Amino acid sequence: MRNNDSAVRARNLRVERGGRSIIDGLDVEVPAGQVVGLLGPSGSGKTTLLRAIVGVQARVGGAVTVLGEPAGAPGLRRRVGYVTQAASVYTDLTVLQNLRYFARLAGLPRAGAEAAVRRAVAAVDLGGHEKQRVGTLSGGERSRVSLAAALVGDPELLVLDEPTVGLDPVLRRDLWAMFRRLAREGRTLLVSSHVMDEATQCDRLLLLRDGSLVADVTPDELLATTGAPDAERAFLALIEQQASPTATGEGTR
Ligand SMILES: Nc1ncnc2c1ncn2[C@@H]1O[C@H](COP(=O)(O)OP(=O)(O)OP(=O)(O)O)[C@@H](O)[C@H]1O
Repeated sequence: MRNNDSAVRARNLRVERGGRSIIDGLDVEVPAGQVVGLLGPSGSGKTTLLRAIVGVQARVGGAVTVLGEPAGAPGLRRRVGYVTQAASVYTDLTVLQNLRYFARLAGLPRAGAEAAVRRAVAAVDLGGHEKQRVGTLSGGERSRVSLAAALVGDPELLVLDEPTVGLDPVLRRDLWAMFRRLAREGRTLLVSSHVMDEATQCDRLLLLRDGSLVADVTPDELLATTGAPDAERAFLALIEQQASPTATGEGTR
């Protein structure tokens, strides 16, 4: 697909929530065909930014363009998959029933829907659980059903809000492998996390703090510019540098 294009471009993005300015003049770019990590501490505005990108956030100023259309445009409904932090699937339905329902919502014809559902089940490794009611699944399994529901329509852009929270290390590793595979197949993934060690799995990183972009770098650039041994300490170093640019000097810890 269009690897030189931006899947998402936000210009002078401003968001107010509860009468408070959460994001104030943010410029952000998500290159197409990459896995982009949106990292930042709790409350830094990650979910707010993702909501603005998928077009469900009220009181958004500035311009947000997604796959060439204004964020939230009806034409984007099938092209963008969004997985919220809380699993958004029906607990009284089975895995298959949920996914068939989301396949219908995505507008898949009945003939193609069943194959898409099977593919999504396999992608999130839920084989064997197809006929289980979602309410009886473990938390990690349930969040994977949410992910499968977003995958079933084969979206070009996947926006995932902390998809690995509460998952064990093996599942986290497997999910990141899947994200990488989806990007290799030409999709764009924007994945938020506050687990800094997941930064190394991304092609690019957007580091957010207090609604502002602290850095837009590759994982290698992040380590090289800070001289820090890992992403977590690199992020802290960047914040220190911003707080007192002359005190820490360049490329220090
Ligand atoms: N409805 C609301 N009214 C007022 N403030 C809100 C509202 N929703 C979010 N906020 C505030 O906006 C800020 C950013 O929240 P957001 O959920 O975007 O952060 P986050 O980086 O996703 O955090 P986390 O990692 O904890 O999910 C926080 O300070 C939060 O308290």
